[in-house]
Amino acid sequence: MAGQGGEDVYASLLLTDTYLPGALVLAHSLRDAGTTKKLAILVTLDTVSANVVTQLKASSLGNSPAHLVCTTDNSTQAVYDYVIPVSRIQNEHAADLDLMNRPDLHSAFTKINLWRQTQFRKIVYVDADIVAYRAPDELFDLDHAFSAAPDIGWPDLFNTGLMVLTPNMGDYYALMAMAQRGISFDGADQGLLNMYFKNNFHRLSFTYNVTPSAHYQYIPAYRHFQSSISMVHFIGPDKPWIQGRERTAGGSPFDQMAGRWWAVYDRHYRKEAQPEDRAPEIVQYFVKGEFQPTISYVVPVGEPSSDESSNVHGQQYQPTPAASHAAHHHHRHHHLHQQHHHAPPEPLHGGSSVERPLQPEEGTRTEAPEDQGMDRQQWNAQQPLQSEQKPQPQPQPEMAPSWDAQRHPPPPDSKPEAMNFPQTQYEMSSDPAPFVPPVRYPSPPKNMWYEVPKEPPAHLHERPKPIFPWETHKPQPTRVFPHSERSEPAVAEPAPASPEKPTTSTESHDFAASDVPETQPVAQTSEPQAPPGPTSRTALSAPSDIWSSFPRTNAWDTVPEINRYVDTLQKHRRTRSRNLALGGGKTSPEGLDFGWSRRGSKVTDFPGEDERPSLPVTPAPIRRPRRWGSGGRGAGFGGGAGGEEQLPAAEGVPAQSDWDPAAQLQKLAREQSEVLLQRLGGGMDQAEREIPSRPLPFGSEDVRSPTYVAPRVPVVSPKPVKPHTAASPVNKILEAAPDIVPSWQVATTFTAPRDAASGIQAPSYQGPGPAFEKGEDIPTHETPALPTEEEQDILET
Ligand SMILES: O=c1ccn([C@@H]2O[C@H](COP(=O)(O)OP(=O)(O)O[C@H]3O[C@H](CO)[C@@H](O)[C@H](O)[C@H]3O)[C@@H](O)[C@H]2O)c(=O)[nH]1
Ligand SMILES: [Mn+2]
Repeated sequence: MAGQGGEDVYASLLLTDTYLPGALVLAHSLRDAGTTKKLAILVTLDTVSANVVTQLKASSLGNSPAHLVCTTDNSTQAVYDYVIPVSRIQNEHAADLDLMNRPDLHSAFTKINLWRQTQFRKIVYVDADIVAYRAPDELFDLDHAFSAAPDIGWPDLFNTGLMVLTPNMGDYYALMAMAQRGISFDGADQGLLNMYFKNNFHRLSFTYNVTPSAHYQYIPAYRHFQSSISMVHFIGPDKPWIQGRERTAGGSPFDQMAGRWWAVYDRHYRKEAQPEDRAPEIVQYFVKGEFQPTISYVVPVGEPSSDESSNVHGQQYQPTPAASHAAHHHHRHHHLHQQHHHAPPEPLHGGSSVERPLQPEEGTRTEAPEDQGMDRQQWNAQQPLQSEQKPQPQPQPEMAPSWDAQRHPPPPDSKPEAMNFPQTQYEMSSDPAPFVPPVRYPSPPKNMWYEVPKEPPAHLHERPKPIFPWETHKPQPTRVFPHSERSEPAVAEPAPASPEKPTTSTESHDFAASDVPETQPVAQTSEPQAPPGPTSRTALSAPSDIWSSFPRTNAWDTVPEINRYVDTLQKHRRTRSRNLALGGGKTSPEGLDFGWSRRGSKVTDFPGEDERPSLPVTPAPIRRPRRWGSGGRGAGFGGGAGGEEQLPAAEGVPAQSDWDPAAQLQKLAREQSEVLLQRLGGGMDQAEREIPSRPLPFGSEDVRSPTYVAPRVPVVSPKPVKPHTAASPVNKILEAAPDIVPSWQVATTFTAPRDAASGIQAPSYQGPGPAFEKGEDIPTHETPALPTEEEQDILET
């Protein structure tokens, strides 16, 4: 079956004239790439005109640059070595072609004819819309009976644009049987051949059949494998010769590959590149934008054309009906060869009268077959392919002096566009004098700044006009902030006691004030609801009364039973922990645990100073037992704004003004030293018990509550157990700049470990601090952490 002794050929297929440029470019690309194999092309003679066939056989010498023509005998060489007429195999059940929008592929089954070309040993079939970057002659060495490359639309399938096959009649008949039944999932050869071979094919690399598309996604892969591409296949209806040269303008992979096609085309068929009469117009005729007839096709109507076949270079090309329709298909709606669509044939790039010399005469033999009640085959049979066909040229119109680029190709004698570009030539300076810079360059402008407007623009002050209903019917706010000039009747929010957030009050005030509209119709009706409290009504008048309006107790704080219980509990706890601290020199974790697990029921309940494992980072609220009646439970938030008398509700909380950090530190220092001295059992002499006064670490002096007014008290620092020399560099820095140490470090100073060697219990560096205030769990088993670098610096002073 397989022609064992036969030749190897590349074979292509031409079903219509319109693929002529593709078929020619393919052949040239293979030859230019230096293939050693012969080239064959299957042609359906009923649908391919003789002139086109002639082109396939034409000498490639005439239209190839001499150095590229691979001739062995120095004579002419045909573009295709073998032009093999085959019968067209149509799919009669080709509804699926419409799914692909390719009704023109109704005769793609004709490819089956390849398997009956048993005169060849092996065929590398190549679609006419493929251009070879290199000649893949190695494909002929494959042992497999059938090989093909994956299809980009469904890579499990193979694409039938490139196939390596061994001709044999067995496959041929089997395929024909399927074709006659229309067995093909796409209505064309690819569906049929994939159904026939299923998985019994040798899968070739994609590089043998790269199918670019305008929407190509995988550009990195293209870049990576670009250099290994053997052949590029322009699948789909947009062939390079149908899209035109401008399609290569972009830089996309598709454009680049189309550019390769055009390079081969230009090398062999571009008019400007060829000697006179050597660029066959018939090829240009099927290439968009290339057809520029140089002669008039003035043939009297009805008069038979003379000797067409000899005129192979196409001056008198008359397309076959099929070709004309093919052209029409490509230009219009892909309805080539459709039995029910036979508009008068039109040149490929119709629309211009210049391009219409070949329009057949109306009412003659080129009439659509259905008009005469014929089917296509009958009609084709009646149409002699070459003889009696009349060129139907029309007189070529005079070229208008001004060229309408939208309708006509450029005038034949026009020059390339860039000929008219202005030319500027620059020359190197020949002046030998060295460059001398000017004595001075102009000063930069001095008025280059932005003048910040003194007044912010007026519109920033104005409230925007209300738009939404909830803006005009806004309920009266129930809370305003104390310093509001508008003194809206509302319940005040307590000023923040924490010195860490001194600006909160002002910020909120601004926001709240601006948020209260001037006139508030709804507000009249809805009286602000003050929360229950002993003096809440007094808040309505003056900001000074604000504090008294806010309830500062918990509901259960007034239940005497609870208070009593908590008091006894805490008394017990205090004595216990004091005993532990002083007696054992060790803080029992159990003891702490005991005390802490029974924190009072008040939110503001803090452990006593004895109970605290160490000082919190922020100054602990001062215990002022008995002064407020229910002391002993420590303090919560210090009220700031209103003075002592205005805070009756916040029991146990001292006014901020009472909190003088300096004084407290001094007191603390004293207490600490006393404790120390006690612990040391009078190990130091009396002189050392005098705590010398020295300045506070910088930064700590001025830090106090925003409302603090008390006079400054000189601070006595704790007696260091291990005195340092005053020459410490850190000390010097501190003296020089006494206000850079943040306040919290004051506490750190006093909680620093003394001397590890002395075996004294070192207070922790990290008191519960904010965790206390938030009511979070505080670790009770404390391991004194090592001082940080910063702390170390201060400790060393
Ligand atoms: O009017 C036509 C149409 C097709 N052909 C020939 O038939 C081949 C297949 O048609 P083509 O337009 O190249 O099809 P593709 O766009 O490549 O579409 C895919 O689908 C086709 C039908 O299944 C397969 O034949 C192709 O290999 C496959 O790539 C062409 O290369 C030509 O050789 C013509 O000569 N004239
Ligand atoms: Mn193709």
